[in-house]
Amino acid sequence: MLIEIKDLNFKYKNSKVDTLKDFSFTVDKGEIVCLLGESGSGKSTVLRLISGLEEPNAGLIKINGETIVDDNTFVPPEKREIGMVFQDYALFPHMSIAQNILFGVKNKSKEYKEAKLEELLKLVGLEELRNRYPYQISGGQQQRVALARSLAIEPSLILMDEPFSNLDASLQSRIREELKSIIKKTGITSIFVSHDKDDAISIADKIVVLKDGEIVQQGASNDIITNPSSKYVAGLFT
Ligand SMILES: Nc1ncnc2c1ncn2[C@@H]1O[C@H](COP(=O)(O)OP(=O)(O)OP(=O)(O)O)[C@@H](O)[C@H]1O
Repeated sequence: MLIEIKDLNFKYKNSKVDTLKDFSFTVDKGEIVCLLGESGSGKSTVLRLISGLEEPNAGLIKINGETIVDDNTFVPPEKREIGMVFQDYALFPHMSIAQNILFGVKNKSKEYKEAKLEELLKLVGLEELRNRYPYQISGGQQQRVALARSLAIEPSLILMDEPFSNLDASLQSRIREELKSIIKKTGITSIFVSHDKDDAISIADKIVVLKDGEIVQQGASNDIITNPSSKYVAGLFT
């Protein structure tokens, strides 16, 4: 098991209600998990807790057997070796594609950077576009740059917040396939957040369904889709 999350409880300081309640799930190595739920259900908050941008009020997070959060532990975000892909990709507009990809590995040797850049450009199929700037490439290509940048630090886990929400609807199914195939090639474990069941169905191995900060159902994608036992999920999947 690569990630273990157990009984996480969290409340934003200025909030009256608990944002996450007794939240538990596990992710196996190489698995792609989708946190699926409506707006405000707490999906992004889970990513913020895993990446270390927020600290839970209670609960445990382990990555690769190492406790990164519990009552006595808080490993700071930069020590967690987690890659992030944000909703808007957050590429630096004044940097080329190559510079964007290498942003997180500035302190590595020249040889490492050269080899890493070639490997990642090849992986995401953007070798020809390395000298362009973000405004000179498409949304789908920008997403691949953001993914390559998150992989440059050789993380054990990548987190993606609504990776498809900025893309043209007509492109979405192709881009989903592309992203899934790139992630599966690397064998990296990933958790992505979506409010769109089609994203979840087409990419995830496992789906965790959230409602009001609680897990209402979780399991293998196929089981969740065909299992009408939860009223909420039944609604979500109609
Ligand atoms: N900084 C904050 N302070 C107080 N409350 C917050 C803060 N950020 C989020 N919340 C609240 O916490 C709840 C969960 O928010 P979160 O962003 O995790 O949901 P989400 O499922 O990711 O939603 P969306 O799909 O709209 O991004 C919401 O009710 C939201 O209003």
